Amino acid sequence: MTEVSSNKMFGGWQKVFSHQSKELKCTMKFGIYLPPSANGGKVPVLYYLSGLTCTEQNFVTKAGAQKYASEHGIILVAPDTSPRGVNIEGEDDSYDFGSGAGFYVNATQDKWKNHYRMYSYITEELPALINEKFPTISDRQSITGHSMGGHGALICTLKNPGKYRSVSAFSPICNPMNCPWGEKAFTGYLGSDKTAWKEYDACELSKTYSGPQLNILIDQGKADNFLTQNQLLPESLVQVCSDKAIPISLRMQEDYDHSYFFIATFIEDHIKHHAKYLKA
Ligand SMILES: N[C@@H](CCC(=O)N[C@@H](CSC=O)C(=O)NCC(=O)O)C(=O)O
Repeated sequence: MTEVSSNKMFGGWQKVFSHQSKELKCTMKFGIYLPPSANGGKVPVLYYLSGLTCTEQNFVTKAGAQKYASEHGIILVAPDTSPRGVNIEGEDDSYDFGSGAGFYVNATQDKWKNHYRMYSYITEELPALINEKFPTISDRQSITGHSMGGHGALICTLKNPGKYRSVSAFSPICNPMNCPWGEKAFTGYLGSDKTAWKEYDACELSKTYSGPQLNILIDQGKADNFLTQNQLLPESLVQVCSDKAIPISLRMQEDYDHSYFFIATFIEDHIKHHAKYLKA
């Protein structure tokens, strides 16, 4: 693991590291914010998964989360969104597939399956590295994310009951099987058999979830162009959660769009939400 940058912020340190990933077979970067309390002992961790086109930098530089992580004594980890520089033909052709668009799945299709294993990277390899190298309380981790990363946060939680103490999301892709972004990504990474898609769809996973009680927090801007293009479908997840008695709070925010201005506005609420469970 190599330190790429280090900046003091709100009494703690915002750092970026690179490391060699076994799952993705390439060099990956992640951002990590270490609050002042991490100097004197072990603290909980909140993972943040970014959306399409992002690297670890978007959250680090635009969300304004560090102030609240400093106050609540939580480590923030922001990974990249796909393998990088793996030289697969076509990987840089579009913004919503390939580089910057790993969709947090383990690909099964020949062209992609050797490198595109973001699900295992996020749920296994990266937490193992973070817990080995930083002062974490390893059984106190939570997860959040935005858009494609909101989908990632939801599926990582629903597929691993008890692994994350809490989950939240900003404008998540809630039902990727039934939206254009998800259909394109799942066809490319998982093939055309839709049975395999269900393993990575938050609505489908909620139908069979039987782990510890979740209290899902979602913020969604009403002026989000991707909401009106039916890419996000939060109402489908609310319907399933209501059928299955899974507590979910979908807060529809007047005039807010899909941007990091929206995320920066509500990140304090999300960190407070996670702090409640991480510190219980
Ligand atoms: N380039 C695309 C849209 C790209 C975009 O809006 N990406 C979002 C996430 S969308 C879902 O995963 C994002 O977070 N962008 C980075 C940022 O800093 O805003 C287009 O033009 O339509």
